[in-house]
Amino acid sequence: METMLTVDKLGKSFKDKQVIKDVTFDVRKGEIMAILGPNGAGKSTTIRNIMGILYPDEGTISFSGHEAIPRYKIGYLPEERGLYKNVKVMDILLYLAELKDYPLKKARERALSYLKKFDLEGQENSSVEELSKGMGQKVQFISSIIHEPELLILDEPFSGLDPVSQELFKKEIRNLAENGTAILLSSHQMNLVEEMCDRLFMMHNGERIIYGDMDDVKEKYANFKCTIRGKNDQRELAGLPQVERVEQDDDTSMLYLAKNVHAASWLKNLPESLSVQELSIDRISLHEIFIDIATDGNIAQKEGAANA
Ligand SMILES: Nc1ncnc2c1ncn2[C@@H]1O[C@H](COP(=O)(O)OP(=O)(O)OP(=O)(O)O)[C@@H](O)[C@H]1O
Repeated sequence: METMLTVDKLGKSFKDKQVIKDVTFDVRKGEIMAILGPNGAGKSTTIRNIMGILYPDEGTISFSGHEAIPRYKIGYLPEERGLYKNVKVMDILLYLAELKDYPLKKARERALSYLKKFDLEGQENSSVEELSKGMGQKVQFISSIIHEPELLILDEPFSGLDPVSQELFKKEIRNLAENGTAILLSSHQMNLVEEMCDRLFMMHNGERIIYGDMDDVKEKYANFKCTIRGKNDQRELAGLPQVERVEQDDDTSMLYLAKNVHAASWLKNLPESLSVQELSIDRISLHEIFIDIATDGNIAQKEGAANA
């Protein structure tokens, strides 16, 4: 896959505090790449450097191999929401398209089609201040893609959206990627990230913790978890081989298994005395990996945790 954006050894300090260090990743045509990390990890600082809002102290950023980044080929939905309040929806979309040198006739057609797609048909003459927060966010999303960007950077696109709007955004983001847009997405909604993204870059305290394919990352860092419904004694479950931790909620027990457990052999060796109404075995979710990292757990020690 063709590389659209390359971030290489990026470093940035504010006064004498280094907030990002040696940040290296790329975003490829047609993929959804996640940039993740706890609050204060350095995601927005990284994005602001890519957008040229901040200048890096170290490292380089290049677009299709060139260091001069063509802003008109990039779409950006910033974390801070806000459009000019007393301007009509269509005027603002056309104004932003014009800033990117995009043909106005085409921009108008795209605006109308996207307003329809996002259930905002007929709102083109409403002023932004008349819109609800979610409606405003849809307009801001449209403004980030009106000019058909080749690289789209979305900072928390789902925050504040109702489930129906969330689905609309998800569908459109997928659709854009399928049509070749390179997408860099920052979100704290791990279930959506897990569902949508092809690769991820997870950072903590300004540095890389995990970088790789979603499936590889899950295989490498996500241990198995066995969920059993049935009346069982927690201490007995905790004493089973290769069980690291047991959580119980009424009749449901979650057994967190050690790394490299062979699931089929482990299941075969369960005692016959166990009460089992239902049993499932899955890998822990990205959400659980994230919490482990954010709380300085030990799933991904920095050394050896990185690969693209
Ligand atoms: N303009 C600034 N001046 C000084 N420090 C800053 C500035 N901007 C960010 N920082 C610091 O840089 C660190 C990273 O912040 P950043 O906003 O990049 O984190 P983030 O991962 O986007 O967090 P969040 O998930 O909360 O949005 C934080 O410690 C923050 O206090």
